[in-house]
Amino acid sequence: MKQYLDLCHRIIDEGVWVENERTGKRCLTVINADLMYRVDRNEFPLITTRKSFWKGAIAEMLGYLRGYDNAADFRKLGAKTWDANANENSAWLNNSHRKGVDDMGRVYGVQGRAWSKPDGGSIDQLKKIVDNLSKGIDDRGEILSFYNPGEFHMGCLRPCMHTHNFSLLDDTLYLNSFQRSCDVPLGLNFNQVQVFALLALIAQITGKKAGTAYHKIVNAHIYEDQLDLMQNVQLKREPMPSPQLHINPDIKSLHDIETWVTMDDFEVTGYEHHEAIKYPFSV
Ligand SMILES: Nc1nc(=O)c2c([nH]1)NC[C@@H]1CN(c3ccc(C(=O)N[C@@H](CCC(=O)O)C(=O)O)cc3)CN21
Ligand SMILES: O=c1ccn([C@H]2C[C@H](O)[C@@H](COP(=O)(O)O)O2)c(=O)[nH]1
Repeated sequence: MKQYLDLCHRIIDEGVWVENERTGKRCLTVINADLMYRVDRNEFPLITTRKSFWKGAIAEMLGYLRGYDNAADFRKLGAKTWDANANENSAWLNNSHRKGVDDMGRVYGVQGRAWSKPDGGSIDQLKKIVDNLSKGIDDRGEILSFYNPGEFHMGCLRPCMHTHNFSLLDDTLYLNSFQRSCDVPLGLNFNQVQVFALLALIAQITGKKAGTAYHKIVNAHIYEDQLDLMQNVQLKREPMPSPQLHINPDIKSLHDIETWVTMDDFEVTGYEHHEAIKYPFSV
């Protein structure tokens, strides 16, 4: 929690105002933040200075792991986060690649599970990683990348958290996750949970111990219409101890994740928090 609060204070103290063309809003911005999460100690990085809807964050991650490309599938899992980007952004609504209501296009999980090869067919990056790690192999290229500039025009948004790089040292699994752009009041609350849960889940299905997850953010910002709530409400509150995440131990394979896992298979204990804050969301 301290590293999250330090980042919020740093943006307010040192941030530079940047005009954002896509949303038409100004963002108070800093460059580079390095966060880390002790998955081995189960210090679940849930924000305590407001109520965090962590289920939506894990549901979104599950949707990525399944390769979903449709906001309706995300909703069925419990994440409403793609509704606006799939259905309310005028550039995407007018894009000829959009297949209809709720289509997100070739974003995130589509790239992770079905990256198109120029010579035909597709690559399942996640399956290769899980297969290797399960056999104790780390080829120093256990990389799940959603960042495919050749297909940006076929999706509603470029991925923000775009690359997850796994590493094995003996039987301990590590994760480095890279994020190019972060809406700190809204997105980070989700992204911290996702990095933590991704390492915990992949360690579990590959039979490894979870180690540390490292989360690198490049452009960290607060939108102009969020600043007052952050500065005068959320940052005035005292943080509370971190809760713990529990994952159903029956989840043992990628096939399990693809077929029957739901949000009922995740539980958080010891979550004390201040009341919710409704931050404005920019499409
Ligand atoms: N401007 C912007 N910020 C983001 O964080 C963001 C995007 N766009 N577009 C793509 C995804 C969607 N994400 C989202 C979208 C909505 C919430 C949100 O509304 N969260 C609320 C409540 C969520 C709930 O009830 O489940 C919150 O208070 O955290 C969070 C992340 C993260 N990403
Ligand atoms: O996982 C996510 C997804 C998105 N965001 C935020 C970061 C930005 O505020 C917007 C994306 O806008 P770009 O113009 O494409 O950078 O969404 C996030 O924080 N986390």
